[in-house]
Amino acid sequence: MHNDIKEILITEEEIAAKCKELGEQLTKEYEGRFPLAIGVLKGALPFMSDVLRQVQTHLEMDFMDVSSYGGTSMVSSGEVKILKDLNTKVEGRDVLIIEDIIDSGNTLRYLVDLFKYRKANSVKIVTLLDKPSGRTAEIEADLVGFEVPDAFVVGYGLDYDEKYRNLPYIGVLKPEIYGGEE
Ligand SMILES: O=P(O)(O)OC[C@H]1O[C@H](OP(=O)(O)OP(=O)(O)O)[C@H](O)[C@@H]1O
Ligand code: HPA
Ligand SMILES: [Mg+2]
Repeated sequence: MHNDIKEILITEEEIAAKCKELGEQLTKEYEGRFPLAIGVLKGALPFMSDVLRQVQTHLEMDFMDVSSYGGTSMVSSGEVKILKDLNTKVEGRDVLIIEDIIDSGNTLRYLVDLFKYRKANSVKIVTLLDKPSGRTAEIEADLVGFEVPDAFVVGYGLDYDEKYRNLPYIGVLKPEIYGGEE
């Protein structure tokens, strides 16, 4: 375990098993269709890579880079900025948004509204993590890997100040790392 991590919440093995399970559900959902799978950079990268390799139907991949947490901030600014838009037209497509976490819900609320405005045929969300205690916007995922408690989690794509994205598990930081109290 990395020295800055207080506790592992979800192990590498648990994540792998969940990706297989979610991949099977997505295969059923999109059988015979050609969905547009949109990964939300940067956090969703490891999950997108692992879950989509478990999907047994054709799909197209594209990426959006949006951000609402700056630097060391652990609360959403509420303002979602597009840093990189899609290369693909959304109109008429079955869009599957792939996320690492829904916390306040601001990011996904913004993206779902954007893709509906761009006339997607359908918009669904698969997220590895759901933190319901953080929610301020009204949004739910169609598929959820794991529910996490009211703590700032890192690893497997999720960062604190751009670090820890490459950890293979989901963990909680030691409070001294972000200057918090025990
Ligand atoms: O539900 P919310 O409160 O909107 O939080 C969830 C979003 O915040 C994080 O991304 P961030 O904006 O930090 O960008 P990153 O993925 O590049 O770290 C995370 O990866 C989600 O996309
Ligand atoms: N950890 C890392 N990034 C995040 C989180 C979190 O708990 N919530 C929203 N973005
Ligand atoms: Mg982040």
